[in-house]
Amino acid sequence: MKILKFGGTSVGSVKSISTIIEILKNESSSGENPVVVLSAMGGVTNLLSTMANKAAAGEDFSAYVTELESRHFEVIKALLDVHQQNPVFTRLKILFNQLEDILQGISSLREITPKTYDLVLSFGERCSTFLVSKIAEQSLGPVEYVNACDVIKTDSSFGQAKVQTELTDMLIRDFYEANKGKMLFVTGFIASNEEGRVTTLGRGGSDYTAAIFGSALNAEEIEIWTDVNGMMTADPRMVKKAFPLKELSYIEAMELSYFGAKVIYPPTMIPAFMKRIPIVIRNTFEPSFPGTVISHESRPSEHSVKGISSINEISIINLEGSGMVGKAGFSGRLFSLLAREQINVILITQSSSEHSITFAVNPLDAVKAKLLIEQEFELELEAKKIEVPEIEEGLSILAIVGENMKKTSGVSGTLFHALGRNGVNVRAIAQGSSEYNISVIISRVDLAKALNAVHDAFYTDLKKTLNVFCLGTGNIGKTLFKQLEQHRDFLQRQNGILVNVIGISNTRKMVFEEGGLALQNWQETLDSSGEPADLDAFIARMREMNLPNAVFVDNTASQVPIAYYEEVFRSNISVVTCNKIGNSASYQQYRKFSDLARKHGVDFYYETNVGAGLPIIRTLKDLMMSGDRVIRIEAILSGTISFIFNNFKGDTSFYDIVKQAQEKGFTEPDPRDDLRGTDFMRKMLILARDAGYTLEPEDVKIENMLPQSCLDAGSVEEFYEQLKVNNDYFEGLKTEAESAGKVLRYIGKLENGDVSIALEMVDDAHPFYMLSGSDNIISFTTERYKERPLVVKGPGAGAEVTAAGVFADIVNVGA
Ligand SMILES: NC(=O)c1ccc[n+]([C@@H]2O[C@H](COP(=O)([O-])OP(=O)(O)OC[C@H]3O[C@@H](n4cnc5c(N)ncnc54)[C@H](O)[C@@H]3O)[C@@H](O)[C@H]2O)c1
Ligand SMILES: N[C@@H](CCO)C(=O)O
Ligand code: NA
Repeated sequence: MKILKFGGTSVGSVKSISTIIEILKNESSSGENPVVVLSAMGGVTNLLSTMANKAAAGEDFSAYVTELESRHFEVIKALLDVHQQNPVFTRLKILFNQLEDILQGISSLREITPKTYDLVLSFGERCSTFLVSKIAEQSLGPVEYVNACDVIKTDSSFGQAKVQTELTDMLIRDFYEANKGKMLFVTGFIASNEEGRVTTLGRGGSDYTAAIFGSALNAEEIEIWTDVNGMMTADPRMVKKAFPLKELSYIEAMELSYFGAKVIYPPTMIPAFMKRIPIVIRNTFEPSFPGTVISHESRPSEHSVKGISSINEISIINLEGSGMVGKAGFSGRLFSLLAREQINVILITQSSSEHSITFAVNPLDAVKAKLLIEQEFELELEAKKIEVPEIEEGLSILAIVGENMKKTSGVSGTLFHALGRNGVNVRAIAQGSSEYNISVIISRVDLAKALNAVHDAFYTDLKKTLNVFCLGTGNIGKTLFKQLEQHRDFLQRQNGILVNVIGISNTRKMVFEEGGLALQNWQETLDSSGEPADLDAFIARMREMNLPNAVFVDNTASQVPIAYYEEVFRSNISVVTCNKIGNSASYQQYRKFSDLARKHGVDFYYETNVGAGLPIIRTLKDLMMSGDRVIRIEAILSGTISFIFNNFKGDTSFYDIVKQAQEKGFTEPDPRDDLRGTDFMRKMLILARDAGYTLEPEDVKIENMLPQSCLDAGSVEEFYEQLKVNNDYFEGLKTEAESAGKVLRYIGKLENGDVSIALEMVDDAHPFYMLSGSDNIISFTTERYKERPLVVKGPGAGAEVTAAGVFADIVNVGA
């Protein structure tokens, strides 16, 4: 036999009550009748409480009584056959009249005792249970309404009465035997004392009723029907990826609901726990969902950490001083004091030097606790054996919970790595020696970020969410958005990676969406709801959002964002950039970026700084990391100039070719950067630095391939004009090369720490002779690749290949 308990939301409306009847039909058709325990209709207990308080204050409560009546009458009208309605109306009306009389009494006395208060509250369960039993009778056969006051006996601690277990068990069993064949509908939450006065069972009272009945009748299972799909891995309001757990042990359920996750209140489940009766959390609003099974033992599961629980607001109190060292009984005095004064201590840590004790309490208790300590330890304080206790506010607790944690190494490593990588400072740590729970105290502002980061770290089958902030919506930026949008589903399905673009800015506007911007219409969103761009504000917003796995992407060609990189790293945010300016300015800055990224445990990826998406930086870093040494690098790294020389043939003028390169998206936003060699210089410099050389921009020797007037051009238009003016010069170069059976190549070299770039004419014996399109080519001669160099070759400019490189860098963050 099963116990089915339905909470307030399940008994909240006509629709939900109809669902309950369906659930019961299913249940009784598949075997024995269940015992049904019901709460008051959703909100009714609060309503009753308000009425009682109004009455005690001598205020008018009639409107509330009317509301109470109409909520129940509405259900009668909707769910009972017409000829069944009258007797139920009458019975409820009698109850409401009784209630009104009691409230009148309270009103005349201007006083409410705990005893009367319990009596008033009892009307909620009595009405709902009677009503639902009558509705069930229509389609489910014989039923019996059970006022639990007749069978659950308690002491007289009104509000939180203590059950007399033996007597209660006997009464329940007798009642059950006498009513075999009927479906029992039991009022949750209420009971009575020896004199038959109504008492209530306190917090989670209806769950308690279910557990008491389950235990007395040795039920095979207790189902707690509520409005969620079970116990979740974390607070779903803060962790979008939280999911319902299939199975939990009692201990895990206790640990998880101690903090947060209030689906059930586990202390009420102890009677079931003692009898090893499984408890199943089910969702009335999604009855086909299997829910969470809470059972005696923890079964092996793929996750050693079952859930992550949290308390949003706590304060800690620090007690320090030499007077505590080696003093037996000090902590005894401290914690007895707090217990005596009913201050609940949530967590305790003590250093092994015994020099300090830290404990966490509800913020409402903090000041009181401090005062109590100051009184109790007055002498020690005076003698300076301890310091004045310090309160720290604005903190939260995050705890990972799981019985199997103790059998698994690396759990705390994973926890602290996830926190550290995301810049979450841990203020205190506690782990019970039972190892069911590791708790950390962190700043309140970091809680959501920490919960998400830790959730990602432990539920690796969900992999990671990257929260991306993008600067630049030009050629590369917009192509990146297109690619992210196109591959979104695939990336999630195949790799479990979700890339959420949270913020976008260009020079005009910026826009944010904490849940992730829809990329199919980012342009409209930016135009219609964007605010004026402000890079200071953009960075500040990114930091304030404090999201886990945050990535700052620089797709601009501007100097301006570079100045923010350091602050970004310091905020534990990774940087992905195709902007070469940062890495190719001073050596000191280049170093600083890498050092800061390392120091703050985040990534700094800039593959597209050299050869767009071609794996050049990665290849070089792998060579260096595995102990190889670069002897020589020879490379063509300007996609634009490569394209120009590969296509500067026949009648096409030099001017036309440069225009084409720009139209195809190969050039920098300012094509002079390419043709003057600046872009190439930056790439050679970055390579040389990654190869271990301490070089400054002026150390790169550049041989110009342009006549002086082109170099001097003050604007892009003037520059193009000068290309036309100097047409003969370029034609001359071309003819000279062609007549010698050669091609023009702008080639960079790194050898013995010297970097140079020069225009060369090469014949078909040269490895760089055969190139086409915007091809880049790089040949690494190293200690290990000495006889024949390692060569990377392919398109090294263009929006698609560059955005793809940025894309790859982004998804590698945190890998
Ligand atoms: N084209 C290629 O093949 C290629 C290859 C590798 C790297 N890159 C690099 O890609 C970067 C972008 O090139 P692009 O062609 O897309 O440039 P673009 O001129 O088309 O776009 C630049 C974008 O950056 C924005 N921007 C500039 N300054 C800004 C600021 N301070 N704050 C916010 N936004 C700002 C602009 O509004 C614009 O949206 C450059 O650094 C370039 O070197 C390009
Ligand atoms: N303008 C650059 C883009 C690639 O970095 C080039 O032409 O190579
Ligand atoms: Na590259």
